[in-house]
Amino acid sequence: MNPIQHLVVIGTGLIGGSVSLALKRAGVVHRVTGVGRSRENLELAQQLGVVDDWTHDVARAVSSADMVLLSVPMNAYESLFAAMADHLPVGCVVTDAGSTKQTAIAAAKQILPNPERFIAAHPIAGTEQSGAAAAFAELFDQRLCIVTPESDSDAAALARVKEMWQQTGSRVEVMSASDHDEFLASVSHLPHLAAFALVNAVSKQATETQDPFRFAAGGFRDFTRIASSSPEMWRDIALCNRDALLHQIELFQVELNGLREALLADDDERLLNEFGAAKEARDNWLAKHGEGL
Ligand SMILES: NC(=O)c1ccc[n+]([C@@H]2O[C@H](COP(=O)([O-])OP(=O)(O)OC[C@H]3O[C@@H](n4cnc5c(N)ncnc54)[C@H](O)[C@@H]3O)[C@@H](O)[C@H]2O)c1
Ligand SMILES: O=C(O)C(=O)C[C@]1(C(=O)O)C=C[C@@H](O)C=C1
Repeated sequence: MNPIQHLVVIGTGLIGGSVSLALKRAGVVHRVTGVGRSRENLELAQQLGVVDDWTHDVARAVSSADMVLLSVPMNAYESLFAAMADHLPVGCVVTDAGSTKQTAIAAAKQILPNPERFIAAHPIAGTEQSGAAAAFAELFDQRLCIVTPESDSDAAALARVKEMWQQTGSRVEVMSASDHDEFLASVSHLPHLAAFALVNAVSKQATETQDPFRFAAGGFRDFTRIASSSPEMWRDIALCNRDALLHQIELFQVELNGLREALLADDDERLLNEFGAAKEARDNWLAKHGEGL
């Protein structure tokens, strides 16, 4: 890959920081500038070697960039696209790491002067941690990164973005933004909502004298790890993928209702069938796709 001369990472948190560290590890980036809101986080990013320098000034930062990565909560896209729109050098490529793709593309089309050079992407890898301190170079190794070009995307920009994500260690797959949002609603967005809801359901039962959390162990911890994720980030993802998520909530409710009916009817066979089918599906998924997870 021809090295990236100047990468500007807007949002120097878990994902932006990890992209920077992975590209530095691969030796394919000369300079990384971090842009963000919190001085403390940006200073820490520089101290940790995640970025070479930083600024709060989006316009100034992008004016010398050949690649810009947006790795901020979805709700921040419009204002950041507006801040960079008049300052992107000719030939500069813009990509992102956001968890929903149709809204990202719609914002770029509405605001950027050359939206065909915005190539949306989503690395399907992360943790429940936030901020530059949580970033690590190995995050994307062997994990999928979905790239969602449009029919009028610039071919050279698309090639450059695919190459960049490959250099982070990701396996790149191309699909439409709408397919992406539908799939991710089921296997990422719904599980987060379910985890938030379960923790709240338990938490609301706690009283001065009775605390169910005292008895929670590995099962509860594993199911709810992702409820420790950033509330701001998940508010934005939920709203940006609202329709697909509402559809997945309905499908989940059908499953829960089925189990409820089986319990009400003391239907041991139905319970066994439902649990068996889920175990088989999950075991197959892990055997086929679980390596490195
Ligand atoms: N955490 C995950 O597991 C994961 C995985 C894949 C993709 N994503 C997506 O990547 C993006 C970043 O997530 P993250 O986990 O790195 O979050 P993070 O909280 O670790 O980092 C986000 C950074 O963006 C900064 N920021 C927020 N608003 C800003 C603004 N208006 N201008 C400049 N900076 C701003 C924050 O200060 C923070 O440093 C999100 O869109 C998220 O949906 C997250
Ligand atoms: O492992 C986690 O903590 C994650 O939540 C990562 C996870 C997910 O698997 O749902 C979360 C959001 C992303 O957009 C991609 C990946």
